Amino acid sequence: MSSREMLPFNAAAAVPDAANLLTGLSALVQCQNSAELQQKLVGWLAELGNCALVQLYLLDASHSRLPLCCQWLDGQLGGEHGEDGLTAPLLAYSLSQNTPLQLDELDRSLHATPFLPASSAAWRSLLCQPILDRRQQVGGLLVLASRARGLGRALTLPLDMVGNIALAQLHAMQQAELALQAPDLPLPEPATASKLGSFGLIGESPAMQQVYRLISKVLHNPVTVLLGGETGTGKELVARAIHDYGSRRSQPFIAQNCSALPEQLLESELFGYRKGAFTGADQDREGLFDAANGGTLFLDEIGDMPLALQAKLLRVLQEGEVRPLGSNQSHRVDVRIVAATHQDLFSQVEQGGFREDLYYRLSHFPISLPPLRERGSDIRQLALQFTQETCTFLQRSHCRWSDTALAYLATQRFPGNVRELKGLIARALLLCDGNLLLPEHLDLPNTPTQAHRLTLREQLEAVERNLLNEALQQHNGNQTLTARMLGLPRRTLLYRMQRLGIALRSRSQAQCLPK
Ligand SMILES: Nc1ncnc2c1ncn2[C@@H]1O[C@H](COP(=O)(O)OP(=O)(O)OP(=O)(O)O)[C@@H](O)[C@H]1O
Repeated sequence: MSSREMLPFNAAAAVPDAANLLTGLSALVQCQNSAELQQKLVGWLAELGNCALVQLYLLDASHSRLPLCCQWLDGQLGGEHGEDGLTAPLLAYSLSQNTPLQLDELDRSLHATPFLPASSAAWRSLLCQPILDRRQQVGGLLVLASRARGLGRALTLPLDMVGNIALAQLHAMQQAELALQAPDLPLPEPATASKLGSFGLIGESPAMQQVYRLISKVLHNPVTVLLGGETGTGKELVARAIHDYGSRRSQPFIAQNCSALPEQLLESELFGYRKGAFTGADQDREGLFDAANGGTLFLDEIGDMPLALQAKLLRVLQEGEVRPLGSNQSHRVDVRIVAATHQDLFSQVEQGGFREDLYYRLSHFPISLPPLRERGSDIRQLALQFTQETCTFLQRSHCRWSDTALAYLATQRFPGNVRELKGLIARALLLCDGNLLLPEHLDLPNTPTQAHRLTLREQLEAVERNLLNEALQQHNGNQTLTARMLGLPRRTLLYRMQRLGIALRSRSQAQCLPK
């Protein structure tokens, strides 16, 4: 028996050669419109994969639905009904985790699922491939299914790459089609370097890439998220991004600072009250949990929440129920909690200031935001973007940065992080009469004046500090790996770090980031 006959699946037919791949891809890029491209893609993949079913799902603009856009089933095109793929747990999982799924030995009794069309012969193998857009965010899914076993084992096609290329082409076509439909509207600006970040956040340092990776894991599920990081590192911005880019986007986002109100006020604010619950409660009032129902409640400075309220919050997290003040009845709410703190919550637990059970309940998915001093070249990118924004806000002509001022900025430690940098730039622009920002416009201690520019050595040290910080970030603080990457003996790396004042990441900080 030949090796081909031994396979339950026709592997030979599923292995494309380079010429086949190129022919298929070039047919895609030559399509006249986005509908044609989608149809060509599913048909071509069905042929390459020798499989009966190929489906293309694309996230809608609000990221809250994953409609089926095109389907190839037994040689027929379809899929125009746009079923929402997010209602199928398997597809929702693959999308939210950005994880390809390969099921090569499905049960013989699988004739239909929420996404697999009814079939008299059972579906025996399945491939589900998330596809990324040009910002490397998940934009959709390709689903391939066969009535033979072993589709995934046999298909050597780089499905992810084909999907990504097709999606990039599709987005470009859709933009052009939109412009044709509304010729008076200007096309959206192409992303400039300073806007490239992800989820509306600025920064491309390895530390921020890790943050984006973690954000993408929680967009489409309601898991509770705990944001950590020093003041001004963007915790609230990340909370908003998780909401705005996730499936709750069309529902309310409500933010409450837990240190801003005295205990009783905070309690009635969060949980609401019934008429007569206390003096002055002359009518029923719903709380923020109700106001955020279906959406997201951002609890900032969670470490300052009084202990009695912590117990009530734990109940909401565990039971999904809220009981307003003065009421003896609870009602259900569906709220995703994103909490934030700049404090070390674990040591607060140890000191008895924070409930241990709540701590573990909240920290299922921690995201730690890096301080600006660990974000290397992000400082420059943030500075340029903030300058542009502030000039627009102040309605003044655009201002450039002198190299010295920009280099000097990179040497600062910014205890107030991004917020401090933003304020500093606003001040500098007010002080700058011309259109060139100089070091003297930066209101910083020891700002070099025209007479005292940064020496070459100081500038080189700033560059080296950024490089080392970025390399350490890439290796999660592991000095051996960092030294190896930089081609340095580890001792030299330690010496350079000491000289440049680079602190080692504490173990607890490193552990805060899930892998
Ligand atoms: N990555 C980023 N890109 C663009 N702007 C940012 C970024 N990070 C922070 N900012 C800006 O910095 C300022 C502070 O951010 P934010 O309020 O989210 O920080 P925070 O960590 O919640 O602060 P705090 O701990 O004091 O509550 C805001 O103006 C925010 O827009």
